[in-house]
Amino acid sequence: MDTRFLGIPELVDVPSVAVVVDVMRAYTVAAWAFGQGAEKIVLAESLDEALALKARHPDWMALKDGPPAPGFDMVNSPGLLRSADLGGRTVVQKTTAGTVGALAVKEASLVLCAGFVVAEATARVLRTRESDGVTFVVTGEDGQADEDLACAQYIARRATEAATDAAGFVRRATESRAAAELAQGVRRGVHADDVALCLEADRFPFAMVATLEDSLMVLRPQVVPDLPAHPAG
Ligand SMILES: O=C(O)[C@H](CS(=O)(=O)O)OP(=O)(O)O
Ligand SMILES: [Mg+2]
Repeated sequence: MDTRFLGIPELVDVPSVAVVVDVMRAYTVAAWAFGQGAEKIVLAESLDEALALKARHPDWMALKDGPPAPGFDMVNSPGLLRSADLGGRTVVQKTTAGTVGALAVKEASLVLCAGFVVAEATARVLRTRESDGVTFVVTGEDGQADEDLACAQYIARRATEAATDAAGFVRRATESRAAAELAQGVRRGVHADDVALCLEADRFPFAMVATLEDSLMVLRPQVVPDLPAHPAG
């Protein structure tokens, strides 16, 4: 499998298969939203678009990163989101890096969005598909965010070597600038458990696939057969 690891500004062509990685925190949050029963997540281009979608669909839940803001129901925090009942709901998500990365590759034939919590399921989709070339979009810090790069490298390795251990990759994410900023309160809209929740490998037994639906980029879970669900906790 040919792999390349690119930051968002480096995306100049349309990849065939793209894995968009945002560990802290967009795609950990998205996975928790599905874990809490959400049906789908619409990835918004802007805060204004998120609010316009919410105005058109008052039953949708609008979510942004940073501090809480008028018109939004939730912030981009797995620790805060894990107690929400999202059964059957549509979530609209807009964040600084994660959602931007997926929208940058929306023309790709397959777009997977990932963090450690769905790493094995994502690797299994790549294995099953026997993709020749995979572009990993390292969304944080213009491709330099080590939590995203470590997770991307873990998924890439696991797609070809199923026995690859997560520990060394998770350790790099633990030591990343994003982890420190979340722990130190530099970033807003944070729960004390966020970093730990972002580092939990294979918490969920599904991959997350984004497709264009009526010109909106929509993320849905794709359950991977024979992947045991993590014990509830
Ligand atoms: O919510 C996040 O962790 C970040 C934004 S910030 O750095 O906290 O302001 O967004 P993401 O797109 O999930 O990396
Ligand atoms: Mg991030």
